[in-house]
Amino acid sequence: MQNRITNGNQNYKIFARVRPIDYQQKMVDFTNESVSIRDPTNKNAESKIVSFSSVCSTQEHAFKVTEPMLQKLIEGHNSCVLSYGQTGSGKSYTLFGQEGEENKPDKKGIITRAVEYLLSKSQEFEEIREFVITASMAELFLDQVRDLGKAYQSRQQVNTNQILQNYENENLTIYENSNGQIMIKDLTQISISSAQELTDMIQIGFQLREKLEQQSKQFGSKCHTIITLNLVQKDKENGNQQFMNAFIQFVDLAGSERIAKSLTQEGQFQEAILINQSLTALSKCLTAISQMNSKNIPYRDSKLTRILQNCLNSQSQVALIVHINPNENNFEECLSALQYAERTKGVAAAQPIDDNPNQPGPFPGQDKLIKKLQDENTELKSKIDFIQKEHRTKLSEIQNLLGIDVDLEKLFIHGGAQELQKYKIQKDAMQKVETLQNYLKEADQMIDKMQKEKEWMKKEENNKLERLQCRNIQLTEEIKKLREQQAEYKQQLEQIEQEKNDKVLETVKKKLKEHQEVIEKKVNVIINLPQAIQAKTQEVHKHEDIKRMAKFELEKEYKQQMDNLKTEYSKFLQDSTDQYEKYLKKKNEEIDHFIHQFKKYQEKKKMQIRDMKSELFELYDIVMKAFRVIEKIENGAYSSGIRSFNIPAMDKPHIPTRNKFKNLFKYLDSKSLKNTKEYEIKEKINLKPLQISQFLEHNNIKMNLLDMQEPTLRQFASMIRDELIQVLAREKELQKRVIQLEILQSNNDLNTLIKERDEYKQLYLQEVKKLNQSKRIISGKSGSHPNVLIRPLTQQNSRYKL
Ligand SMILES: Nc1ncnc2c1ncn2[C@@H]1O[C@H](COP(=O)(O)OP(=O)(O)OP(=O)(O)O)[C@@H](O)[C@H]1O
Repeated sequence: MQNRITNGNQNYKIFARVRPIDYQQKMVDFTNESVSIRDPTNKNAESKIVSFSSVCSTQEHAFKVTEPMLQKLIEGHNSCVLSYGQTGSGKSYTLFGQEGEENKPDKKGIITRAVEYLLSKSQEFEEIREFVITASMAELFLDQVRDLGKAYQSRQQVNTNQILQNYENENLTIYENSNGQIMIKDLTQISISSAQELTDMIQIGFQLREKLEQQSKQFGSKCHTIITLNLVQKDKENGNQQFMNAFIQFVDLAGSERIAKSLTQEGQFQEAILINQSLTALSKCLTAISQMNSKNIPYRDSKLTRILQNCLNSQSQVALIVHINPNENNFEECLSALQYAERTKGVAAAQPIDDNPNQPGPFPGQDKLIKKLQDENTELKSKIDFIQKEHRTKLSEIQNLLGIDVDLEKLFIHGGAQELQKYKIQKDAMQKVETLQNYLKEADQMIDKMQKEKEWMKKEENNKLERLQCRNIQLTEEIKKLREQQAEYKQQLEQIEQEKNDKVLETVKKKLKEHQEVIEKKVNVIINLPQAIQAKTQEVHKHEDIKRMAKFELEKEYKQQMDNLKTEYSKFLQDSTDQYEKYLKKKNEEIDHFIHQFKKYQEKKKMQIRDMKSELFELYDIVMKAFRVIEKIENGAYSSGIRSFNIPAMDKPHIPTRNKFKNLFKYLDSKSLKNTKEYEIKEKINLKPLQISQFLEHNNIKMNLLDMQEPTLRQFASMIRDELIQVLAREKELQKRVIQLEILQSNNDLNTLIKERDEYKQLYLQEVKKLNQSKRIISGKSGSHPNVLIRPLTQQNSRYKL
């Protein structure tokens, strides 16, 4: 069955929107212009089909259907878009867009798009008109009108608590202005120049609402939100004069669910009733509009219709968008929403056109509806019983609380509220008296305590005062002393200053006098200055002449002197060179002579050493022979085997050993027989061994050993031994001296000579240097002499290189 709706008013249009859900449902179906619904619990149930101006599928579509209203707004007609449906059906989504994505092209709501449209039109008409757009945001909650736009205006304010408090207690007045327009007093108007500004205003308004909702448990969420866009147009061609003013109201209506369903939460009963009332009032107004019955539009039935009065008339553009949430649990709400749409289209006046017009009796489904209504009534009755029961329990609680034995119910019923109030006041007063008495007691205790404290403090203060007085006396004396000292110092200072001033004055006077004298002198000088200058000029000329002459003379003399000096130096140089040459020659000769002498001396010494060595060998030979003689004497070799005497070991000479006479043996070993001289000596020794008699002869010892007595022989042996020791000592000394001489000859003497020669050379070089310097000075000054330098001797034909 389909209800054909007759609607005589073309300005009022009804649209539908079915919210998509994420599962396949069979309850609601829709086309571009109709929505059909069928009871999901009854397989045999028939579908109810309701036709609309359009069934909106997207946000863009929803805006498009309302766009002509904006065109009308520009033409000066008020408009109104009403978003109707149960909670969660998509009312806010259609108007404001998806929360958090309000500016996304596919999620943007009608309001944002409307502002964008108006702003684009503003640009279009820019040359001839000025568009002034303002916006306001109000809400109607429990018949309280509150300003949500204010939150945007005071968004910078820090004290959010204050804002919340003001908002909670707010209830703006609705009044009619002189133009017959219905206004909300003091409602904040925000100037809009971009879509973002409006989005921000709405968001901040909702945030404020959410905060209050969280804070106050009694604060419900069901309210009507009214966004008004006011457009003022000014004629640029006519002195920017305002020529048109119209507005469009977007109303996000509170959820339209049944009262019974609203009672799930405590305290929302009143809220639900008021919403229901306002929605019913709205439907009545809309019905009247659709029937073009302008005279009997019941605006005053609710605050909502009163606020919308300016738009709810036959001339204004009105759009009702009915939202359906096709969740199968929502059958009744969906049906109710569709019926609401039908009602507002003047269903009462329209005749339901049945598919079979001749069918008599009630319309199909009537019985079922009656049954449902009865069920609802039963449900409501039980709810009322429950509420009444709760009410009674509450009364008895109050009775207990007040402590009075009064039948409160009766009191309420029979207008005993005043008496109850009296009891309450009495009880309060009693409690207050009790509290005050307690306070009084506490206050007395406090006073006692304070008095004690006061006395103690008084005592303390007296002590302090005494101490302070003593200190005061001390300080006064100190101050007195200090003042005296100060006076003394002052006097001294004055004296010093006086002296200083006198001195300064004297110095100044003296200086002044000096300066005056100087000035006088200077003045005289200045007066005589021209003559003085003339005299000085003459003098200067004279001096210059003299100077010129002197210079000439001096130059001449200098030249002469220089020439003389040069000749002298050249001569001196030549002499010095000759002298040094001679000197050096002499020294060279001396050196040659010395070397010659030294070589001779060396030869001589070598000969001596050689002789001494051969003598030493011979001595050694003698010693050896003497030793052997002693041995033979002891062995009796000279007395035909008869041993005449035995010489004690300590008296006997010892044979020179290698250990004791290291040098001697070393020398003997090192000399080979190839050395002719030594060979000869060896030969001599070997070939002609010295006999003891020869030895004695050689040493001028004249004696006959054979005739000698033993003591004499002993004495003789001892003598030989001593002699031998002395000879060895002499030999050692001689060796030493030879070594010394060799060192001296080879090092010292020659070194001394070289040193001497170096010193002379050094001296000579210094002299040459000096001479060269003088020559350079002479040649430099005269400027005409060639730069001849005397070369040092080293570079001349010297025999010795430096
Ligand atoms: N046509 C749609 N397309 C996509 N999502 C939608 C549509 N309609 C509603 N919704 C989604 O459903 C959720 C509820 O929508 P919305 O808040 O607009 O409902 P409502 O009727 O305004 O409820 P309330 O009365 O509580 O404000 C939102 O999160 C929204 O994203």
